[in-house]
This record gives sequence, structure tokens and C-alpha cells, in this order.
Amino acid sequence: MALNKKTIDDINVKGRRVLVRCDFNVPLKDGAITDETRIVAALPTIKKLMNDGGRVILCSHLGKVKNGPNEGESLAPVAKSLSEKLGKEVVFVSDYHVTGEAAAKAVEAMKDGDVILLQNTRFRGAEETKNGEGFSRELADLADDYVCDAFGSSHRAHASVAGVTKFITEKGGSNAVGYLMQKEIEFLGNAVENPVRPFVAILGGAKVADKLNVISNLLEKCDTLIIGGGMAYTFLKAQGKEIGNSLVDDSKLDYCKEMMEKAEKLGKKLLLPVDTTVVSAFPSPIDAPVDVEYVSTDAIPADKEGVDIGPETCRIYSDAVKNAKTVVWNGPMGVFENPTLAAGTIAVARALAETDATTIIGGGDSAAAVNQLGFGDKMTHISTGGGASLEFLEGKALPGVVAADDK
Ligand SMILES: Nc1ncnc2c1ncn2[C@@H]1O[C@H](COP(=O)(O)OP(=O)(O)O)[C@@H](O)[C@H]1O
Ligand SMILES: O=C(OP(=O)(O)O)[C@H](O)COP(=O)(O)O
Repeated sequence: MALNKKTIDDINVKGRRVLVRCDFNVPLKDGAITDETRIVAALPTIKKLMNDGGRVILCSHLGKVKNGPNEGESLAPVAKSLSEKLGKEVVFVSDYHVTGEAAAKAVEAMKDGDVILLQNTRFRGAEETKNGEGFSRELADLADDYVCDAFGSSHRAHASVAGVTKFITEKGGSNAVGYLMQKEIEFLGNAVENPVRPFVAILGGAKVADKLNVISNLLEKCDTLIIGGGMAYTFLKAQGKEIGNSLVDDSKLDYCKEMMEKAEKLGKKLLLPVDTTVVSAFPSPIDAPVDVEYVSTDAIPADKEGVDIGPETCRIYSDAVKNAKTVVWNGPMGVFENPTLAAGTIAVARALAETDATTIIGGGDSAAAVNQLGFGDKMTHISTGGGASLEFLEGKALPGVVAADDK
């Protein structure tokens, strides 16, 4: 699938300041990066721009930043990892203002081929997430050209993904996409344009509100839709079941009912867990020892929380992917970070590893899960985007792609 957008092969960056939006939203534990997939995936674009003599200004978000700027969501560990991987110091601008005086000074000191990393763009709050013109302009002021290589964030119309391009254009610069964007879109486009059937989609994880929305379009494309993880309980509640303290989006109960009706009307299989692993309290820290019970989804105790699919559901879901020819999976089946709650995610990962289907895994945590559990090299493609790959598969335009200049 050809992407009719300007790419980094179409621009000459020698001596120019190039702002590069990456998706460095990596999982962290005690300040250490637990999965570097997204960093490794960004390297080809960064190296190309360095080798061409560009002055590479990297930016990204990390986490949701719900309580304002904080060291726990600083990009400092990413700068360290990048420096090691590039064999050259990546200067980290730790200023929480992201585009302040410190950033301007660091940019001014750059020589051709240098790389710096700005602080977490979400430290600017709604200015970033509401695509604010002021912050977009400040970002553009730091650079001559802009490159979007943040595939995992390309479904977000945020200042550093979309808004910034308007001001780069105003000053006569180029807005291009990087190699990772090209690679992801070409691969996903080819795999799902005419998917080899049966086509099974598997959804899980914790970003319930976001991901419930993709189901309507996905049902039209796939043959079977499997729901696990934190996504499942809103469906179960919509069926009138008790879900205890499990994750839920109460505003989506009617929507879930509609989706179950839609699946039936279209003759598509929509699989929900028949049993679930429950705990009395969510483990803290997440990998702390925990006592579990396995219960039918018809009998979840009101004071318990569902944190993984149960053993019978593992069998049903593994069976459901056996004869698939294309599988797209986004979102872990349970709280896989805890070894006691990883069984569902392991079962599905193993089932995918054993099929001869084209298997596409999307999402930061899903990629981390598959890699940590040792199935990474058994999958056809591990996408750096979860929500982004789902929206792309739905056929939606991605703001990060739309904002790039046409060829
Ligand atoms: N039943 C559940 N309850 C709470 N959290 C869950 C549940 N199942 C999975 N999760 C969590 O979902 C997170 C991943 O969700 P998400 O960000 O949507 O996936 P991805 O990054 O792959 O797109 C993991 O941290 C995992 O612990
Ligand atoms: O991790 C991400 O998405 P994903 O969990 O869907 O893979 C991206 O970095 C986007 O992050 P966001 O969902 O906080 O905007």
C-alpha cells in the first residue's frame, strides 16, 4: 500500500533543524525501561537524519501525565537508552516546559548530526492533548522541518503530532513521515486490504473507552472478534451480569449491547470470557504475590475484581484462532505484568505462535507482553501502535499521516 506523503527520502536536511516526533511511550518499572521495542523502531529514521547532516530534535510523550509534570514520567531514561544505541550522546533537555529557554539554547548549540531529546510533551497538559496553537507554534519555532515517525501516537490529533505542521508550513519548511510510519502503514495496509480469511481480531487491555469504539468497524471486517482483558467486563455488565470491581465503562453499556446485536446480524462470532480470574484487591506493586480464584463470568462475586481470563476461556480462545489465516491482536488478556495473572495472555500468545496465520500484534503493552513471554520471534509483525493500528485497520484517517505534506 503506497503512502502518498512526503517521506524523509524526499527532503534535504543538511544543516537544518529537524523536529522528529517519535513514540517513546515505553513501559517503565522503578525508572527502568522494561521493553525497548519503540526505541529500537525509531532508530532507522534518527540515523538517516543524523547521517544526512540534520540537527535532530526528538520529542515524544510518555504516559498519561494525569497529575502534572513529574520525574516518574520524565523522558530521561529514554535519552540514556538512545545515547547507548546511537553510540553518541543524546542531550536531554529536562526542562518541564519542553520548549522553553533551555530547549532553545540546546538547539542553538547543535552541530550537524547532533541529536537532542526534549522533555515529555504531555508535561504541557491540554496545550499538547488539545492540539493547542501556542504550543504547536513553540515547537515549530525550534525547527526548520518536521518529521512524524510516531506511528503509535499517529491517531492522536495532538500539538506535537498534528498542530505543529501548520507552523512549519508557514515558515516554508517540510512536514514528512519517517521510515517507521512508512513501514507500519505499508505492512498493515497490505495485510488487511484483502485479508486471508478467516480473519480473527482479538481485543484486550485497559484502554477500554478508546478501544470499545473500534469494535463497530472491526466487526464488519473480521470473521471473529475475541474480547478479553479489561475490555470484557463492560460487555458482561451489558448482559446484566455482576462484574464486581472489574474495569468498566458505564457510558458504553448500550453501545456494547448494540455491538452484540450487530455481530449477530452480520453473522460474525463475538466471543466473551466464560470464566475469569478474580482477586480481592489489585496487586500493588503490580507484580506482588496475589491470591486468585477462578469463577464463571455468571458468578463474579460483588467484592472481587476480574484481572485475567479464566482457564476455560483460555481453551476456547486458543481453539478460536487455530484455523485463522489472519490474526490482529491488541491488548493483553489480563494483568500480564503479574506472573499469576499472565496465563490468559500466555495462552493466546502460544496459540498465535502455533498457527500458520499472519499474526499482527499491536500496542506498547501487547508488544512488551509477547516479547517478555518469549513469543516475539513467532509473530509475523509486531506493530508499535495499538490504538493507532486499530484505527488504521478500521479505515480511519490518522491525524499524524494527514498532517504530513502530500508528495
Ligand atoms: N482485567 C484487567 N483489569 C485491569 N487491567 C488489565 C486487565 N487486563 C489487562 N489489563 C492491563 O492492560 C494494560 C495494557 O492495556 P493497553 O494499554 O490497552 O494495551 P496496549 O498498550 O497493548 O495497547 C496492561 O498494563 C494490563 O495490566
Ligand atoms: O501507547 C500508546 O498507545 P497503545 O497503548 O494503543 O499502544 C501510544 O503511545 C499512545 O498513547 P496514548 O494512548 O496515551 O495516547
